Amino acid sequence: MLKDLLDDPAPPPFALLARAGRPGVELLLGDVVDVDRLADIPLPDGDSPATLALIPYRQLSERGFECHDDGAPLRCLRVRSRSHLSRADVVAAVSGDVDVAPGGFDVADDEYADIVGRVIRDEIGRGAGANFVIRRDYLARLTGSVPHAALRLFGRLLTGEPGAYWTFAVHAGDLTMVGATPERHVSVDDGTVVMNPISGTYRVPADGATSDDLLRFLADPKETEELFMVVDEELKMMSAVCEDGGRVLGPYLKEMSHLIHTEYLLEGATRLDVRDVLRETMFAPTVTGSPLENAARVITRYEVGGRGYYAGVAALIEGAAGRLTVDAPILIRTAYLEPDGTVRVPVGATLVRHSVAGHEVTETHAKAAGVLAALAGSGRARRSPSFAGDPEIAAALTARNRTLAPFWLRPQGADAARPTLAGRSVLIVDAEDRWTAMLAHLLRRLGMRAEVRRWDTVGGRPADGDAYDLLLAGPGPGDPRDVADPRIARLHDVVRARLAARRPLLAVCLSHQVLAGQLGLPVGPLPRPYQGTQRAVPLFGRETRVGFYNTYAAGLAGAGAGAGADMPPGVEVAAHPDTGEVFALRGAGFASVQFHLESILSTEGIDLLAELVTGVLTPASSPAAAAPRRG
Ligand SMILES: C=C(O[C@@H]1C=C(C(=O)O)C=C[C@H]1O)C(=O)O
Ligand SMILES: NC(=O)CC[C@H](N)C(=O)O
Repeated sequence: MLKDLLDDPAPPPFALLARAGRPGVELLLGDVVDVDRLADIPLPDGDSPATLALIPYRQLSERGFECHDDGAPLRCLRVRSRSHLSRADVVAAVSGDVDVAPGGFDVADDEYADIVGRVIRDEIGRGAGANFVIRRDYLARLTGSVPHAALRLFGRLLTGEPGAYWTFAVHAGDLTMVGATPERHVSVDDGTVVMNPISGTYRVPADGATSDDLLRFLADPKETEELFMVVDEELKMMSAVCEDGGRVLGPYLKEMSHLIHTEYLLEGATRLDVRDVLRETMFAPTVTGSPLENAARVITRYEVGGRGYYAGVAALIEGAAGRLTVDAPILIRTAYLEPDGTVRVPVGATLVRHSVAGHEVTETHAKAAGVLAALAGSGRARRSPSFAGDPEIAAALTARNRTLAPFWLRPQGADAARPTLAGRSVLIVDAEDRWTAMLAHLLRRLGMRAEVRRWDTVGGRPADGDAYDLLLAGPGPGDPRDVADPRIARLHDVVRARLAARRPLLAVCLSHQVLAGQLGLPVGPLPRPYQGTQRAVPLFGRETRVGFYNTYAAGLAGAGAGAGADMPPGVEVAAHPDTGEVFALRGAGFASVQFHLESILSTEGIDLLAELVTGVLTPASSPAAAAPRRG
């Protein structure tokens, strides 16, 4: 069968897939159809047992998010025939020369380093978000048959990258790709959804990794925080698609030939159609950033041209209507073999506030290395031992969970419900950051009825939100002082109206900053951003660890000496004892927090949320007119 493809000068559409945890290689043959939207992806039926959909990055526009439109089609292979081959047979059958002239990156190293600096200063430093993945493409030139080269490269990757989630070659019309991706985007099987955030990258030295080296990597706060950030961002997606929000399992190592990554698995139950799950999860923060909607804008600003299929997914849909399954890896570590012989290998690095430009440049080289080794025919056999069974490594991985929220680590039972909150309603205003999906999930667990609405569908009139017991004004990107931005201006209106109406209000992060400003506190940028950091803070009489994702903060006038003197009467403040940085506010009928109780980084998040909401919803017996207290 493979021989037929190799003998045919113009082979028909095919896909070869080697999937983790399954023996052998699947060879799929079928017809190519392009569709406009995920909802149009043809489902398996009597004529076709499976569909392999190649979802380009530009599909993000289906969610209303920004991207360069490069016209890459949502291409489907409707499978007509499916056979199983052994890995050894495939490797033997496809071995042979591939004629590739090496090339280089389209964006030079120093240009990429400059982008890293700009993203840290102008984006993370201005509250645009916590992490952003900016890509560059390695370009080379292929001579000879494109589909035959794809088959040969597939064989090389099969031996060179044994740790991959999917090793694959797809030839579908004018689209040919071959890769070995470490990362599952999402799978759905029998209603169980699994996502697999991978972040944190250890570069395996030429003479192999050592456990000491790896332990040092595992202890690096930058690498650790990077992974927590993407777990939080994917929990936002899980909370949107799963009734039980999702449970965090891990962390584990993902060992590739040139790199070792750290990862978690997120698991939950859904009733959604597999195509809806794909839509709600477009696309992983590990290849875009967070918050996602703004990350899409940042990517459009810093990248030249479209991403093609980079950061998109391949989705294999199988089964019968009502019981469909999908297995969908992220399209990274993949070479695109264009009909004119151009070979394109897009790679990116996750840029965070403490990224070092030179390291991120090196990381993009390392991420391309697996595919480039296959192109060069030097697919190196793995030199490092596997570290999966090393007890010290296992202990270092487990230690990462020590201060994470048990709520997300354990199966979520019904035991979180609070009788005092049962049936109370909350309107959550989303300011372009889906923390709101996690907040809604937590509040529902507490027994409330939660509805999430986008900021532009909620007016700023006193009556808006009147029907709800509680209004929760949500987090979002941007500078809270920037009222020229309609989104920020609307948040100001919503918060002002709710305060004026003396109706229960909880304000989170960006909205907390807005509220603090309205109460007369100075708001401005912090000396350094706390985007994706767990900190222990004083909070109304206790100390607790919570997750911060902010660049701006409210401060107390005259902080350090006589801090709090300027607070309006009746407002309680939790602030840093030395700097005056305000962490939370509480008054009659309102409360606000700078941090994210819904984050995996907030150890006692759900309990604190329950307390704050209960306080806000409980009418004060006497109007609090006491002198301002410090938390
Ligand atoms: C962005 C890529 O990889 C992603 C980014 C990682 C990181 O920055 O540590 C790790 C794995 C992938 O989720 C890529 O390969 O292009
Ligand atoms: N998560 C948030 O709401 C962040 C608020 C604001 N954009 C900041 O960076 O400070």
